[in-house]
Amino acid sequence: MTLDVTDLRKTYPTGDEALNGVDLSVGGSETTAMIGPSGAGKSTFIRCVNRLTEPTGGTVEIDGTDLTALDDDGLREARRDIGMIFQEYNLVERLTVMENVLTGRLGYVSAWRAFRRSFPPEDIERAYEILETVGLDDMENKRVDELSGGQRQRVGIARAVVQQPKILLVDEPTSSLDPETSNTVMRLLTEIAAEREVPVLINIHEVDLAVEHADRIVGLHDGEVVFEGSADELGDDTLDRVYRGGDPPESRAPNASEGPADDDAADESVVRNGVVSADGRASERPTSGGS
Ligand SMILES: Nc1ncnc2c1ncn2[C@@H]1O[C@H](COP(=O)(O)OP(=O)(O)OP(=O)(O)O)[C@@H](O)[C@H]1O
Repeated sequence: MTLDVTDLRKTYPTGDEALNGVDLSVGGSETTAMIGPSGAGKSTFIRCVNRLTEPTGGTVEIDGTDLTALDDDGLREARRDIGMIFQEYNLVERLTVMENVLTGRLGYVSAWRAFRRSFPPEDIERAYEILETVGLDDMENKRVDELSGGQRQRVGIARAVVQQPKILLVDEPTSSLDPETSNTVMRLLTEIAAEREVPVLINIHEVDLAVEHADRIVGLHDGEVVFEGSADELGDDTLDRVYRGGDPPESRAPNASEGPADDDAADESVVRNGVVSADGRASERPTSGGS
């Protein structure tokens, strides 16, 4: 499938212009990481794609259907094709792993089945399969409030995958996780993309994780795409542009790199070795294949 976003705009009622005309296409079995400083508009973008937040302009097409033009019923149907994985997992704490995963099928069962949480056997079989894929087999009867952060995120991934979506949208999947678990979760997402031929779009703070795992990187700054390319093309100049704003490197004055082009953005962030993490955590840029 293909997601084509054209000239996407969002101005919140407060007047905050979060997206200023974003164009982006994702498709195939590609993993795309969206990076950018805090407030760049990454979460707004992902939420506008499935209209959890209503865009104020532009179009969001999935295989040619414009989601922004759909009524409530049409949108409900279209959302079955969009798997969403959240930063805070959004799980039901008192329910088991299996019950949480099966909520991914709610859009497919009748209202009375949904009410009784009664799912057809093929859904349950699929849920077991996916729990194995994410490494949570034998944990189906555990309550999710007994799980670690990494295990919870894997439940969130399983819930999105059991939905059999055509695209996965992932909002900051690693922000509450330690580095090793973050790597595991990112690897799992890229494997799911490749094996199930589902494009995955991930918002991520940590540049090094994006570089290591994503096929393509999109840099957002102040609601605009300022970089799009492979990890290899993401040099220090480009990272400056994404995290500090300012002109593209080729049009800069020779001494322009000495100071931040955007004081507000620079104040928010810690800069070390040209790499800034949006939440103020500096990170070393990995060397080839580094972790
Ligand atoms: N509900 C809201 N009401 C008003 N303004 C908002 C709302 N949500 C976000 N914004 C503003 O929109 C801009 C983009 O925010 P958004 O959360 O999309 O950025 P982000 O790149 O995801 O940031 P972070 O990495 O910190 O999550 C910011 O200026 C923010 O203050």
